[in-house]
Parts: sequence; C-alpha cells; structure tokens
Amino acid sequence: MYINALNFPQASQQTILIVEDEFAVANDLRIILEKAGYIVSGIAFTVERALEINSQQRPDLVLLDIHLKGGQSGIDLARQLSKEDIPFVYLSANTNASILEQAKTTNPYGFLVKPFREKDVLVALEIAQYRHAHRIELQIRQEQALQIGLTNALSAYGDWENRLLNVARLLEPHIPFEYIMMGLEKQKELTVFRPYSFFRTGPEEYQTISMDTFLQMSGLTAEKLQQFWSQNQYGQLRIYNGEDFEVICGKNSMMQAIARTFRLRSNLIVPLPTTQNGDFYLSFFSRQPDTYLPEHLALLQRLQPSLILTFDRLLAFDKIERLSEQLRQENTYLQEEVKTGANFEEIIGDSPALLNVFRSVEQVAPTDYTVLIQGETGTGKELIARAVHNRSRRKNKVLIKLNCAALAANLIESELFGHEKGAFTGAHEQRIGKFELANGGTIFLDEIGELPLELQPKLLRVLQEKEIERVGGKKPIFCDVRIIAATNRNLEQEVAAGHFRLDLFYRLNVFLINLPPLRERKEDLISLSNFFLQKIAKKLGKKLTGLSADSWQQMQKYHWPGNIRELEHLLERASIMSQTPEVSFVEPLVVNSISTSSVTNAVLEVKPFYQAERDNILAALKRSDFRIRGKGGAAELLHIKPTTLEAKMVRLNIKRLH
Ligand SMILES: Nc1ncnc2c1ncn2[C@@H]1O[C@H](COP(=O)(O)OP(=O)(O)OP(=O)(O)O)[C@@H](O)[C@H]1O
Repeated sequence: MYINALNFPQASQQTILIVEDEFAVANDLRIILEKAGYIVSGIAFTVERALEINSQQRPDLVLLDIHLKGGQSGIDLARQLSKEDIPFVYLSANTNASILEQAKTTNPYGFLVKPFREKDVLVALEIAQYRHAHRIELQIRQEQALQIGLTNALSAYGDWENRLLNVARLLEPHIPFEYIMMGLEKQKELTVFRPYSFFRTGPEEYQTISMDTFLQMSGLTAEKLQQFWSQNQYGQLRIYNGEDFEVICGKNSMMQAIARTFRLRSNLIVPLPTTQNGDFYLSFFSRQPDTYLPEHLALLQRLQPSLILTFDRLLAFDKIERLSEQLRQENTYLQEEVKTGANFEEIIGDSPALLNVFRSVEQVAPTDYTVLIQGETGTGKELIARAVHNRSRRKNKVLIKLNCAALAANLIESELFGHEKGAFTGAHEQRIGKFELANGGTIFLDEIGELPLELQPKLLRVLQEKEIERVGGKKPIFCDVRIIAATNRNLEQEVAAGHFRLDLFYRLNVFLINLPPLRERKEDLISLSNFFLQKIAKKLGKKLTGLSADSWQQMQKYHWPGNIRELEHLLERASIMSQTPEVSFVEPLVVNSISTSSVTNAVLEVKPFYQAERDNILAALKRSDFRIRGKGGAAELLHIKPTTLEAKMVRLNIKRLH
C-alpha cells in the first residue's frame, strides 16, 4: 500500500466525528483534521451525544476515545459503529491490558496513542480509510489464510493436544476468548477422543487444562464432573452473551462449572457435525459479557464446511488406526485363547451349593456391577466368570483374562494399561493394554490377591474413574470395561495383613460370589465324573463306562484339596492306565487332612509361610523331575495352574533346572 498522508486527494470529501471528552484534545484534533481538508461532523463528549450526531449525519469515520464521560465507554460505541459498518480509530492513553484486549475485540481500524503528532493522526486515518475500502477483499484473503492455517494445523504430525492448541492460536485473533474447549459432544467412545481445553494466560500464551487440573481448580469431584459431562448438550451454532449466558449456565451444569472456575461471562458455541462419533464442537468463552458478535458467528459459519471435512477425515483416520490395533491384538489374544482351549462354558453340577451360585450369576450378570469370585483353587472360578460375561449385555464383546499371579512384576503395568512407544527400554512400539483391549467387554482378573501393592491404586483408579493411563502416556483414556475378579485367598485377611488395600477391596467386593469347595458339594461328584470320563474317552479314543465301586467309595471320602481340577486330572490319569472300560484308581486316594487336636509337635514344624510354600514347591519340582507342565508335572501335583507356579517360582527365587 502506498501512503501519502500529506497529499491525500480525497481528504476534503471525508467527514469525521470526534468522540473525546477532553476538550483540549478534541480541539487539537479538529484543527489537524480541518487543516488537512477533512470535515468534522461534530465533537461528542459522551456516547449518547455521538449517536445523536451520527443519526443526523453519518460520518465516514469516527475518532473515538476509549474512556468517556457518562455511563458508556468508547468500546460500547464501537460495537454500535461496527454494526453500522462505520470505521473507527481508537484514541487512548495509559490504557491497561485488559481494556485494550476488550477494545481489540471490536475490530477497530486503528489505534492512536495520546499524545499524538499531526502526522500520526493523518497516517492512521489514511490507513483506516484504505482498510475500510478494501475490507471485503482483505477479509477474504485473511479468511483464506486462516482456512489454510487451520487445515495445516489439524493435519500436522503430532498429538491432538498440539494440533488443537495450534487451532486455538490461529482462531484467537479472529474470535477472541480466554478459555476454549474442543471435543466430541456425544462421547460414547471417550477412548477415541476426549475434550481439550486451553486457558489463555497472555498474548500467545496458553495453559492446557487437563481433567486433573480442572478438578483441582473447580473443586469438583471426578464423579460430579462425569455427571455434568454426561448431561452436557449443545444445540446449534450460537452466541450466549450477558443474560443469555446466565440462563444457559443455569441449565447446563458443565458450562456453569467452567464459567465459575475461570470467571467467564459469554460463550460462542460451534457444533461441527461429523460422521464419526457425533458432533465435534468448539466452545469459546470470554470474561467480557458481550464479546461475541454476529460477525464472529458469520465467520465461523463460513469456516464450518472446511472444518467439518477436516475433523471428519482426522477422526475417521484415528478410529481406523485404533480399531485395527485393537483388532490385531484381539486376534492374537483370541488365538491364544483357542490354543489354551479355555473357551467352553459348561458348568456341571446341581448341588444346592452350586445352584445358589447359579442364582447369583443370573442376578448379577445383566448389571454392570464388579463381581468378586472367591473360592479355593480349581473350584471353577474362571467358568463362573465366563458365565457372568456370557449372560451380560457385553456377551458379544471380548472377555479378556488376566492372571495377576502369572505376570512379571516389571511388566504388569504395561500388560494392564499398555505403553507408549519409547516408554521404557524395549518399548519399541506403542502397545495397548488388556484394559483397552477389553473396552466394551469384560476383564477377568484372576488371582487378584497377587496384584502387587504398588499397582493397586492404578486398578482403583480404573474402577473409580473408568480411566487408564498408558505407561509413558500423557493423557488418560476412558475404558468402558466390566471387571470380574477372582481369588483363592481370603482378601479380608490380606487386607488385615496389609497386603491388599482396603479401598480396592471395597471397590471389588461389590457383588461377592463364594464358590464352595468340592468337598462341600460331593453330590456333584457323579455328574462331574461322568462328564469328565466322556470327555476323556473322546480324547483318548477309548471306551470308558464308569468308575469301579472301590474308586467311587474312595472319592466320597477324599477331601479334594485341588477341587474339580484335581478330579479331572485324577480321572485322566486313571483312564490312561486303565485296561478295562471300568476305570479304577491305580493308587489309593490319601486322606491327608489333619485335625488340629491330633497335631503333635513332631508332626508340625512351624515355618514362615513363604518358607513352607517354597519347600512345598521344591518338593513338587523334585518329584516331577523339575517338569512344570503336563501330566505328573509340578503344577498338577500342587493343583495349581502352570502359569501360577511359574510366577510363584520367580517370586520365591526358585530357578529352573535345564
Ligand atoms: N462345575 C464344573 N463343571 C465342569 N468343569 C468344571 C467345573 N468347575 C471347574 N471345572 C473345570 O475345572 C478346571 C478348573 O476350573 P477353573 O480354572 O475355572 O478354576 P479356578 O477356580 O479358576 O482355578 P484357580 O484358582 O487355580 O485359578 C477347569 O478345567 C474347569 O473347566
């Protein structure tokens, strides 16, 4: 632009209104303007007077002081002038930052800082006139640049937080705000996306407001926030200034909480309907009660189509990436499941004790309650967990099983919650954890009593907030997972011994299912034996008709410390050895329960529990020739799962012999 202030040909045609309550300043201005050939349409000391003069003669431009006598300020008048498309230049002296911020929101055509020189005034006027004459063209160019900037920012490499922060930076000069929130309105799938909020702390300075920060600043509890959030609803593109803002805050608790926390007084909301997971929205908040103008609305309306397109594409891309990762891991998991043959759900038995358990399963399955299954090893806790899942609304989603005793202590966290690439040595790729994998479905935490104390608060957080955080991750991820936990320990005793957190125990113990040991439901022995013999016959390709009377009698007397797993193993071994269709035990079942009254000092050497456990494991390993798995392996002798035995060996520092 070429400016020749002292020889402006159209100056004499222009009428200027001076709004200034200091007479000396106003008079100086009048002299400068008239000397340059402008016509001064009037001098007003107040907004009211300025409006009066304007109604008689529309000026070509207004020179406007920010601080004026009377109830209204120059900023109030500026808003009126904007509506009427009259260009204006502010005159100001020692104005503080907040007033300047407000003044900026009115889109002035220039600023003149007092005291000013004649030359400054004339140049400012010339620029203002030029800008006004070319405003449409300028606006189009600015909008195009903004549109390109927004698309680039959104498509840039990086995480959502950075992308959206750049979006906020680009929008702020056009749509002022102190606080901005961006996210998906119907966040059924919070895992895909959660809202991002930024608080403007200064020009070009923003603070990311995470959920935790917001909770701290607002004083809300996580539950309350979740409740407000779920009720949050946005309508169409619109402005809430002044009273409208108060009204909407009265109806929308989420908005009210934000407004109270950051002292906000107006809002502009822009929904961007995408084809992915509901509407994306941008919500601008300002500390001034009347910041948002129809022109802001109009600008966003013009930007809307390209923003929708970009968000749609990005969300779809994100979703595909996530789903394919989940699918890949689900596949691996299911393949493992099929290999372990643990996919059946046939629970045999009709003893009153077991029927009671069935009733509990029917009762709790349709709810989303956390279930805690307690029972000795081999009583069928996993079967019951599957039964709960298969009778729940989640039955078509995956049930992920995790044996807390069989995890290496240093990998447990990453197994449960996943990790980001580079989170620790060896984390070459991002990996989603079992909780994320189970999203929408159920997670079965077997041997929960073995969960290390330091991980218990993290599990508690999932139960309370339904949120997980990947190792090395920056943001929490929402997980809609039902939890079923099982233990063969008495968790209450574990709490008393300080091995298990009381708060976690209460969270898990919402609905307790006690699975009785086999010795308390011997009525089931017949049907269980028949069921297993049929299964074994098929597997071995042998004809098996039943058990010998002697074996049957032994079974009735035996106390079954390894419960149903022991029964199955015993029948399998006997069937293999059996020469006839009628199966008999090769070795008699030893009833080795000792009543406390018969215990003598010679029988009972008291050892620390871990020592006794260690000795017992060593004995089993010795007997099995250090074989853990398979028939006659140490795990079978101890009536525990091989994976559990392996974990115990690591914990008790028992090294394998190769
Ligand atoms: N009622 C039942 N009907 C048929 N099979 C059963 C029944 N109960 C248990 N089983 C079988 O017994 C074995 C052990 O069951 P499961 O693994 O569910 O026990 P658990 O209590 O989870 O054991 P642990 O405490 O060692 O984890 C499995 O092979 C299971 O299929």
